[in-house]
Amino acid sequence: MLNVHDFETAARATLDPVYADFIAGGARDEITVRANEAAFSGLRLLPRMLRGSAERDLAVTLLGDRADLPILLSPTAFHKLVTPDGELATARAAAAAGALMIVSMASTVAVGEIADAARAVGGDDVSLWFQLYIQPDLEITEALVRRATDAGCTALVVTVDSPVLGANERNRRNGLNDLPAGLYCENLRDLRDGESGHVRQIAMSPELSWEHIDWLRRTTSLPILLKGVLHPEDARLAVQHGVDGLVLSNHGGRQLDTVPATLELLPEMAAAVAGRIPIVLDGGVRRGTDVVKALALGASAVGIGRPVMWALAEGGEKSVRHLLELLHAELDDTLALCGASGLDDLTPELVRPAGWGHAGQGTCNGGVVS
Ligand SMILES: Cc1cc2nc3c(=O)[nH]c(=O)nc-3n(C[C@H](O)[C@H](O)[C@H](O)COP(=O)(O)O)c2cc1C
Ligand SMILES: O=C(O)C(=O)c1ccccc1
Repeated sequence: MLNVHDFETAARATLDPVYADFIAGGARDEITVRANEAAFSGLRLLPRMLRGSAERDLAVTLLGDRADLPILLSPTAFHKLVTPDGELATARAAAAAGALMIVSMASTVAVGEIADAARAVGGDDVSLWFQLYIQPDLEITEALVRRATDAGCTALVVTVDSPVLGANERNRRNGLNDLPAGLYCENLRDLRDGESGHVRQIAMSPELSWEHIDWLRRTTSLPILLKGVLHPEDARLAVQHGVDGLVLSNHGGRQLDTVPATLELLPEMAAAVAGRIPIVLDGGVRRGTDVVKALALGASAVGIGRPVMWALAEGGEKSVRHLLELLHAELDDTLALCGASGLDDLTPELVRPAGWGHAGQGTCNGGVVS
């Protein structure tokens, strides 16, 4: 295993094709799934020479939580689908690598147990964030927030791009409409009397509004990030509503198909928030060079979704740890090659659009995308 692609290939060889499709798939024609990765390929790095340092600092502090690398584990549901220990394996690997994990509300292990496993490896400094789908029944939402808070989670990541569940036609074709026997969304177990944590307890709510965000802001003192805001006007509204951070995400192309790649939106989103709150970008991050491009264009960190699922499927905890170590090393190597000593050295002038400088295109304008 040398890179993320190797984990994908290995996972495909071991996984039930129905679950491999669930992970890889996206909405409808999967135009946005492909766009996310293509956007990274469409940019070139233009490195600086003779100004690096012997050691590079990759640590990042986000909303008070420190991580050893600016690569977060984006929230992904159902880890027991691909490895017996499920999210316990993921959390242990993330803690060992000093990476920040965002626990999915739809985890197949309860968030409290995930937090215990992470702390057993990484001690009390380990930070976990909790991803939340606000439920129309606010008492249920409050109970979920309480479970995350009691587990010691230090931020809430509220996913707002899912007023309805994305239409994944691979899942429909494969007849995937339930979890296998014995797997449950453990965070939803017994929220009401006798409920088992069935996946259908999770309500996707088209009626959610900014008033729900205001309500959540009053309900919890944890920092709140919104995941899935794509319009710069919504980013401005998020700041006005007291939101503490954004996860610039199109859900890995799994919600509305044909929305832009997250990387394409980043410059406009960064301008809209103007440094007032941090932006974490996810979607299509597969290489250290991808991380550098996102940070150069204004992200404070990135998230990875599918790569973690592939590594889990390939070899569980040790493979997720290996994946994170590989990405850490790739990022360090990329910084060195760019002449950067740390993440603060990653600025927009390191990035050019592919095709820039082609004879006759007249695009040689000092690095401004034309
Ligand atoms: C299998 C799978 C499950 C996911 N589950 C969730 C989830 O429960 N909540 C959520 O907000 N996003 C979920 N996502 C979206 C990820 O958080 C993330 O936005 C996306 O995977 C990033 O793109 P990437 O897979 O290209 O890295 C899921 C994505 C995948 C692939
Ligand atoms: O969010 C997702 O992408 C996802 O796969 C999912 C599906 C149902 C419940 C929770 C997450």
